[in-house]
Amino acid sequence: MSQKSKSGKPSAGKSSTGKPSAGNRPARNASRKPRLAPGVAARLAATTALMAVLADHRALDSAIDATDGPFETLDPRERGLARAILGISLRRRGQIEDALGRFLDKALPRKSGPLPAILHVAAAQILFMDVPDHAAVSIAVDTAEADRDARHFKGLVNAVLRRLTEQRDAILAAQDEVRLNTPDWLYERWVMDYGAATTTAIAAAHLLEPSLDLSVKSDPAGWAEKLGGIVLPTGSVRLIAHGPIDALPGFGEGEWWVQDAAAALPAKLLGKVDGLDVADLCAAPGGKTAQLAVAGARVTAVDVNEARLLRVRENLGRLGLEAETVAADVASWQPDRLFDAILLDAPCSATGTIRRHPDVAVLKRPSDIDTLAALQASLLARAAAMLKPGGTLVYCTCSLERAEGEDQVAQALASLPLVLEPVRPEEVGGVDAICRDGFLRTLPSDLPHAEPRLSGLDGFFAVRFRRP
Ligand SMILES: C[S@@+](CC[C@H](N)C(=O)[O-])C[C@H]1O[C@@H](n2cnc3c(N)ncnc32)[C@H](O)[C@@H]1O
Repeated sequence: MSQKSKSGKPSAGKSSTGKPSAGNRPARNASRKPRLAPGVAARLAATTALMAVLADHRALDSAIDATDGPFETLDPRERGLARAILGISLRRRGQIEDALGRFLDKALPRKSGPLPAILHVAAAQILFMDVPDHAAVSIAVDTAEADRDARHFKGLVNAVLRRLTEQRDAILAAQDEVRLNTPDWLYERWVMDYGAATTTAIAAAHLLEPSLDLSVKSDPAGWAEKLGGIVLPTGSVRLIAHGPIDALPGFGEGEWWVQDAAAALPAKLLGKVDGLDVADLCAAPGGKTAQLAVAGARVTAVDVNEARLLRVRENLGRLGLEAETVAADVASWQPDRLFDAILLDAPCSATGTIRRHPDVAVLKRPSDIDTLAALQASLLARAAAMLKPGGTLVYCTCSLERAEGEDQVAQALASLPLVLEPVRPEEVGGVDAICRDGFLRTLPSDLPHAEPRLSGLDGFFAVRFRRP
């Protein structure tokens, strides 16, 4: 993918999902400012949230949603701008650090408060957003001034950012965007698993703002027309994301829910579920529960996280759908019966969702994959034990890692009373490319479209087993 000098306008991100935890650390003294110049509040919020992700290793959604955090007081426009800045800051983190590093002879002092985040947020705007350079620079200087540690470095902020504006085009032309923005350990894993060309395509897809995908209760063509979107071969409706989701037609009436087109596929692999007793294990926030309920299943949705389970109930309520919800750890849950069918959407590294959650690339470590793979194997064994003879079990993860996908299958077939029921392309909209070796394996580079904002899929793995 070629690099332009500026990569498009900021756009408001999707509404986030996670619930806040305490401890969002605002850039100091920020709250004491009686009135902020236009645009400063959004940058301050972006700076604070970026620190929470990069320095404190918090998930971006939780940093944004913190009720005591700086996003709380932003008006919708500022909120959209702050989210857009954060999205670019994380999506293009490698390029931004490389660019800033060209003007910093040594590491920034430890006692400089939010200085690294202030520089990063400003560089994101200068390099990739349609923000006037002078505004990005002067707001960064003001933000530094407002912090008692960072204020000693406002001269440096000014000098570095001015040089960045002067040398922007040359720097961008010299950078390998795909390589720089992908952590080494992920890049190397993907080259091993998918080859160099596919890895480049995956990493390039991560640089694009994802589309807004909807699962509709019925009439995808009608909803695509009403919402100005397209119908994908897999049945989801796809739009270019803009504005608040709850303002779109059909949201209030519960006609659709937000769900990546790849995430909508595993539930379909259970086939006809009308009237069946189906367990949706690891169900929150309930996208797949809703699919199963719409298809007529009697669904038991199980999740260990009570707060997230509440969101399943809220989502089902809005959609006018029903399911039994159970707060339990699947590892120890003892249902009073065996199920006709089971969907296990196991907790995973979520490396397949980096397009939508660029913080995943920052927060995950190789050791997470090993820990999660062990957990997935134990949950899969529990799920197999809850299945009726003749019943169907679909296991899925939103991960690109084989350890959380293909490798689990080999282990399950060797140790559990399960046989493989290969997935056929006609079950997933006839898209051969996403049906690999009898598994569902989607990649962020799949489903290309002439309009890049309508391209791509989350990286998902799904396999179907039957209990003989
Ligand atoms: C990938 S998300 C599920 C997404 C959901 N299936 C959907 O389609 O909306 C994984 C979920 O697993 C839950 N979880 C993690 N470990 C669990 C466990 N041991 N037992 C039950 N739920 C668990 C998490 O709380 C989280 O909600």
